[in-house]
Amino acid sequence: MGDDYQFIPSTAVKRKLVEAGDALRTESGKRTRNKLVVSIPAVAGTRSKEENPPSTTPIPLIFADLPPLDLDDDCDTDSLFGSLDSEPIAASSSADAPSEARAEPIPSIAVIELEPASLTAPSIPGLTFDPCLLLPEPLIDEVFAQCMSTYFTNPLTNQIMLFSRPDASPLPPFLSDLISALSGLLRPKLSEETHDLLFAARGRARQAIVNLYEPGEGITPHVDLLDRFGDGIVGVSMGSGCAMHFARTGASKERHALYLPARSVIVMCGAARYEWTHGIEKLSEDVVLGEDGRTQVVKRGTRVSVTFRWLLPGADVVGDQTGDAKE
Ligand SMILES: O=C(O)CCC(=O)C(=O)O
Ligand SMILES: [Fe+2]
Repeated sequence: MGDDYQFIPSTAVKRKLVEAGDALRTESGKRTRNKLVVSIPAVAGTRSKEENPPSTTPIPLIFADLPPLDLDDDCDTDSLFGSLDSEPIAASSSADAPSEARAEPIPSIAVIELEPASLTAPSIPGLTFDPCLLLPEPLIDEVFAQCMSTYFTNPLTNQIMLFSRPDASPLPPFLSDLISALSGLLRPKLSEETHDLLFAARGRARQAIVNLYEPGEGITPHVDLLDRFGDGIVGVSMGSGCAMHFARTGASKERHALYLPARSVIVMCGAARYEWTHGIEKLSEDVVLGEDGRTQVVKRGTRVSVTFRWLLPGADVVGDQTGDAKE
């Protein structure tokens, strides 16, 4: 891993990750997160210490006109799974039912050991999530397509960081449009103070981190770097859903798992940002607890996430223009 996160893995989480890795190695292998930094003028980016050599190819930014937004508040949680290849499995309330009763064998021990992911927000102060709050499909299709064709043509690259300053260097238009849509979508859901924390630039530099996950890939539980990023983090899932696991830092063993469907939005502020780790297990499917109390195995597809965070004052210049890694 590079130096972009503060990792606080608990023993339990580590154990499960090892098991998950073992269970899945033959299926999809393991891949480390490879980072590539795109420096927008005026804010230099630096590549983290990684195994793969720095890319010498400039990344072209493709700017596109977006279709008009269709901010539709309809919520049908069934449709979260409608287009996914999912298999119902034994209801959690009948855990002692014989395993032969299952339609198909559970593909991974690691899946069984993890708590099923809820469709609704766990009780974590500062975490905002609503499964009904989905970004418009045309916008997400466009942002997903732009990310894939602009940043992820090299199979070794699965993470991109972009930086912007309000007066000097904007994000690519498709990401600025995503921020505008997020601001509109979240306005009725957040207090004015929290909305301000997320969207009022006030001269701050912003980072957009774009992560690509193929089924079987994940991200180690972590708290986003305390000395680089401020409070107020907003993330968008595109292409596929996945379960995100949260664990309270410190002595508490409290854990929650939340299923993030494609087009959903998650906000982490305050305790959710500072006192809980978040991570994604390296699995090709997730066990999700439906509203009827039944669990379902939901296969993952290619997922791209975009996470927006503010750089702390002084953390907005993170390297020199040559792209050399900062030790
Ligand atoms: O992919 C995600 O949704 C999470 C990404 C993340 O936690 C990060 O980049 O810090
Ligand atoms: Fe993170």
